[in-house]
Amino acid sequence: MSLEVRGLHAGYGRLAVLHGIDLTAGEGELVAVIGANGAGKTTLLRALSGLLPVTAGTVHLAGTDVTGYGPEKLARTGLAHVPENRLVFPSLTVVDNLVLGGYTRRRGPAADRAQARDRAMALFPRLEPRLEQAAGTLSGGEQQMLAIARGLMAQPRVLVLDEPSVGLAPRLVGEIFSALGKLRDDGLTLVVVEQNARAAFAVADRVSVMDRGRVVLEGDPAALSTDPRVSGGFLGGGFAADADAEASAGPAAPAVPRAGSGATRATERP
Ligand SMILES: Nc1ncnc2c1ncn2[C@@H]1O[C@H](COP(=O)(O)OP(=O)(O)OP(=O)(O)O)[C@@H](O)[C@H]1O
Repeated sequence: MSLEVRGLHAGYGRLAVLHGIDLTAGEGELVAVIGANGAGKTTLLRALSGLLPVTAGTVHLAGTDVTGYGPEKLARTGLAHVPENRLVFPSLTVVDNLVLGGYTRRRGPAADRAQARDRAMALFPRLEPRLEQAAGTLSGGEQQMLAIARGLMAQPRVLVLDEPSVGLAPRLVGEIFSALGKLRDDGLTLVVVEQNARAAFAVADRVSVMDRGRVVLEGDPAALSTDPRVSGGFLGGGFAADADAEASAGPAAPAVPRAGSGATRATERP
């Protein structure tokens, strides 16, 4: 399912944060959204998933205008949101967290829910022996896997994720991103907000760079990763920060870039 955002404005009360965002994620594409702190990345995802009102502009899912839909209606239409800081229910077991993730599909066939759970377990096998464990006792990486697995229980066709790598060791970051790459290869459309530019660039089909509520650059990750405006400016030296983290914690597991994503072009927005 494709996602098309045109001229999107959103904010908090009288505070305007997004000033006309354009973003396209084709079906089965993984688009990374990067940018410095406060650029508006979380605000964008919250507006896309109906948690914040869109004050101007449009959002289309597979060609249908879904602007103004609330979170539940968007979830039923096929969009799931994995929020910042995971937000699993700590006192509930892993399996109960998963059941809650599937609540928008509770009227669907039980076989579909079982299949969604099996798929999530295949993607994150380390959750399977922990199904009866309280989610709050999982490691940070396992909680992130659970947050993604819970999102998948809604059987989405578009998944938007807010900083899935935050606070994780590089090896786990690689594991999470290679899982996202597999979901993309299975046809899911993904929009991933990420501070860890290195991890995002390794797996993304396209990258959008945000600055102060606008998309200021977009293009192919290969072209953008060597662009001095990305490494030095909008990200506040994001690549260098990743390199430091890696030096202290060992090399990241390799992420899986999409086969044949070869173009190298970046476009600057006015
Ligand atoms: N609930 C809120 N009420 C008022 N202002 C907010 C609220 N949440 C965020 N903002 C403001 O909106 C702007 C964009 O914040 P946002 O969290 O979207 O940025 P971000 O790019 O996700 O940053 P980070 O990388 O630090 O998470 C910031 O100036 C922030 O202070």
